[in-house]
Amino acid sequence: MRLALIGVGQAGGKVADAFLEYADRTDSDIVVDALAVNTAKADLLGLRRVPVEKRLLIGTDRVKGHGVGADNELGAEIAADDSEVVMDAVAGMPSHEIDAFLLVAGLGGGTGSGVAPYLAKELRRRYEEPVYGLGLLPGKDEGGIYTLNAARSFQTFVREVDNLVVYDNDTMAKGYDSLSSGFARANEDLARRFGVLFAAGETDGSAVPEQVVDASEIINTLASGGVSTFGYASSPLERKRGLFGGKGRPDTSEATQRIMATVRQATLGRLTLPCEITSAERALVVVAGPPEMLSRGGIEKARTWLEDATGTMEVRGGDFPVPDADEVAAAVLLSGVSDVPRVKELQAVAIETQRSMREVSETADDRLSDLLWSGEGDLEPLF
Ligand SMILES: Nc1nc2c(ncn2[C@@H]2O[C@H](COP(=O)(O)OP(=O)(O)OP(=O)(O)O)[C@@H](O)[C@H]2O)c(=O)[nH]1
Repeated sequence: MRLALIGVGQAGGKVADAFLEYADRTDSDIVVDALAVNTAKADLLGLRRVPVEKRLLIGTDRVKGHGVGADNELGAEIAADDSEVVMDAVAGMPSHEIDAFLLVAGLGGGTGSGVAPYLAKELRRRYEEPVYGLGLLPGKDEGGIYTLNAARSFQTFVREVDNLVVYDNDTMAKGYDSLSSGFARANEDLARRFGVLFAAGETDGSAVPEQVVDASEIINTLASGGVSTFGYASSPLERKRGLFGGKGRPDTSEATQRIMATVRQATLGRLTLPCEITSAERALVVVAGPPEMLSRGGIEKARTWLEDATGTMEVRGGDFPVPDADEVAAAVLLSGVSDVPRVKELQAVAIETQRSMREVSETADDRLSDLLWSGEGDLEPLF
């Protein structure tokens, strides 16, 4: 699956950087072209991988390159005014090589959250290829305004894309020295997950997959629409390839067990957006690793297990041989999920925040009137 990647806002740009870094490191060609879009010049300057000429600063006449300060209504207005800048850059991409667009944005701020849904709408209007979103939910401790932004952006973004894959920053591993190193690890993790899934259909022929996952399998899985979540787990191989028990190939039952354990772990413990998995409409499982560890029976068994666990019959699956890999990895995409407590909670906090912001603003107006009222009569204004 070959992508046109568009990172919007600071988080979106950093995730795009992480995808490009992953693609370079693994010599994969999943990213055909990448853009970074922002209202803040400093954020664009801070990127490392997105080429300089692909970094687009928008809204300069409104915010002069300083960002929108978590005001996502302003972000959406700027997108409506300046979307042509982005669409011109997209028109310069090699569209015949692209299977889909992927728009990445943090939903808690102002730029990504306001601009990405608008760009999705424009891309869908102009192109036949599917337009997917990758939306990053703010952590619960980020505060009311970020939650309100995320809830409002989420409902618009879902409507404007063909499918919205969600990553909840609360699922991020804890215990890092700083938030930025936590984010850096989260972004690498995201790039690895998408890398395994999207690279699966792009093998160069040196190791032929037994059960191919091509772009159409991914597109058909995501065609459920709505919201998706993404599981990933890996199991390191202790012994070097070719030395499995001195037999050259591992026991197939060992390979099957390993595949099953990894797929279960990916599905039950490591989703980007925790949810009730029985609410998924469709699923896709890809198992990556050295060819001798990809037992056909194991992958079939994992697929059947996923059918039972999710209760859906639309489960696609396949393998992704990586001859030099020192681990077996499983990527599990659950598409069209509808029972997601985190989204309900986000909406409840957002409604409460909206109510209290309105109250505070009304009270503040009254207090200012009290302050300006002299008590003795009206003073003449200067002009
Ligand atoms: N996963 C991940 N999330 C991030 C990262 N940086 C920021 N975020 C999240 O993204 C949200 C939005 O932050 P930004 O991307 O900085 O905001 P922006 O879209 O640039 O908008 P403004 O700064 O308001 O102009 C935050 O609430 C964080 O939860 C990152 O590198 N990785």
